[in-house]
Amino acid sequence: MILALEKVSKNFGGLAALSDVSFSIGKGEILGVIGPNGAGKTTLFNLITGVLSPSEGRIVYQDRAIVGLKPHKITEMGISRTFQNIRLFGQMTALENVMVGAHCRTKAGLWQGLWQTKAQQKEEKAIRGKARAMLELTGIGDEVNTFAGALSYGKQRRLEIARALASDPDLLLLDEPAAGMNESETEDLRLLIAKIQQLGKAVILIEHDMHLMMNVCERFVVLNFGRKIAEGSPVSIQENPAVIEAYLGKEDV
Ligand SMILES: Nc1ncnc2c1ncn2[C@@H]1O[C@H](COP(=O)(O)OP(=O)(O)OP(=O)(O)O)[C@@H](O)[C@H]1O
Repeated sequence: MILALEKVSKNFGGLAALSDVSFSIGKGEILGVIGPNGAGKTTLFNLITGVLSPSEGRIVYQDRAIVGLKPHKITEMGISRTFQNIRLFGQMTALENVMVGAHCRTKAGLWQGLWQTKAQQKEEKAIRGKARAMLELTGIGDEVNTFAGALSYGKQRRLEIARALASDPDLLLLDEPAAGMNESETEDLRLLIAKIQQLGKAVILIEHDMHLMMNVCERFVVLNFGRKIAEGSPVSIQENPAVIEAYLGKEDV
């Protein structure tokens, strides 16, 4: 097991965004988190990555309790993510965007790097190589010098994944990576996620595209109004009455 949530709750004032949620994910597993809008999916990612602290409960990553640790520390430990709304530096090249992602694992920060020693120059070169490799892996190796803001939407989503991979995570959290993608871009994304799994990384995927989800996820956790209402294989989830009911009348799914 790589990550476990134990009875995690998160309240925002009087609103229970998550209530008593427990589940775990194994090394190299692809877990889907689904649920109608407002079910608490993004809040879950914010809790795992340390952006928010749970009101109650424990989160254990690689046998260490991580609640209370700073987000950068959690990234260093091997968890990285992409965001529902693309967060790239539009005026920086694709390569530079990925290099920012890789810097969390190095001794010299990006800005300290302006005054470089020999050792830092060597480190910088290694990061550049790593960033190029991540662009190749995500299928945008020919866009090294393109400004992120000039890339197509599908390529920007790939670049976000490349940046998240640059910190060498063992667990990758993808928040609606197929949003806004056309059919062929979504198919490419499916292949990319499979490739990431082959590298031994675990992935938690939030996505509304059910066709994609049923094709890539080995197991699902279903949330509704902040509660876990089901967990299991793609087939068991599709046949689960509580899941069907949660989605009935939801036009966006
Ligand atoms: N920082 C916050 N302050 C107050 N309420 C919040 C905050 N973040 C989320 N919420 C609320 O918590 C609930 C869960 O939100 P969350 O974004 O986690 O849902 P979601 O399942 O990711 O939804 P979507 O599919 O629309 O992205 C919603 O009612 C939302 O309005």
